[in-house]
Amino acid sequence: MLELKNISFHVTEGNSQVDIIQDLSLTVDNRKFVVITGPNGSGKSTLAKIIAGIEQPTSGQILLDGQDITNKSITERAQMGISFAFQQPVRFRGLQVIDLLRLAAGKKISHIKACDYLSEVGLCANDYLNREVNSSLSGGELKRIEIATILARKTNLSIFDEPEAGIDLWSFQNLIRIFEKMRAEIEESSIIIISHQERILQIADEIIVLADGRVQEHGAGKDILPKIMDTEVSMPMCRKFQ
Ligand SMILES: Nc1ncnc2c1ncn2[C@@H]1O[C@H](COP(=O)(O)OP(=O)(O)OP(=O)(O)O)[C@@H](O)[C@H]1O
Repeated sequence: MLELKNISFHVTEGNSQVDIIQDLSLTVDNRKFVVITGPNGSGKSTLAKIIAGIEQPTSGQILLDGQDITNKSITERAQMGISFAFQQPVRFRGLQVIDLLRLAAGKKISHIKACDYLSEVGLCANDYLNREVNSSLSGGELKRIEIATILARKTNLSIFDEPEAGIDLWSFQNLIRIFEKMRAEIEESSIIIISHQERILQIADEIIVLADGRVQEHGAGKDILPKIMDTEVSMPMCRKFQ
């Protein structure tokens, strides 16, 4: 279970303080597929980075399964089973896709197993296993490879920041299938996805709506989704792939 207690995140611009996350508290139970949505600039990515340890909150406390992880580094959190997929995935020059999958799995997985992960995300494994994770990969390919690494890791808490960003329609439909499968196979872990996409919001157990760095709504997906569709929160992107 993930607990955020009174989390605030401020930055200083010139002489003034900008409040990005404001006294935010929430709980994500195990076995939950939670989607965080909200208008652009509402603080979603910042919150995801705070959970993953990429940003340090100005104040507040983060607990994972009762353990205070507020001051744990990204690496320590990763070792505790938190994984994070960036909105803009990172490239690793000199590393091949197979190396990245083995690093993620934490063991020497076979070619066949690595192929399975790539096939899951709709990539033809033979074409990609030995490709370098560099700028020759398109944004969409990189995104799918990053999702494959999260499948390989089997983490306790997986966080995806706008997984739909920059991928084409075919990949998007594939992505929905992956998330539906993850949802169906969820065991003691939890999944947090930042998304504006109606198809992703539809499979959420819970939806959290952020506005101005605060939780505006948090409840069962079936209760929140009807409230936010066709409002400012659901955003134009929501129907982009329909
Ligand atoms: N380090 C920083 N310094 C200054 N401003 C920041 C910093 N990090 C985030 N912001 C600002 O905080 C606000 C929230 O940013 P964030 O990326 O968390 O929003 P978001 O809800 O994920 O937006 P989007 O839907 O556009 O991805 C934005 O106005 C952003 O410009």
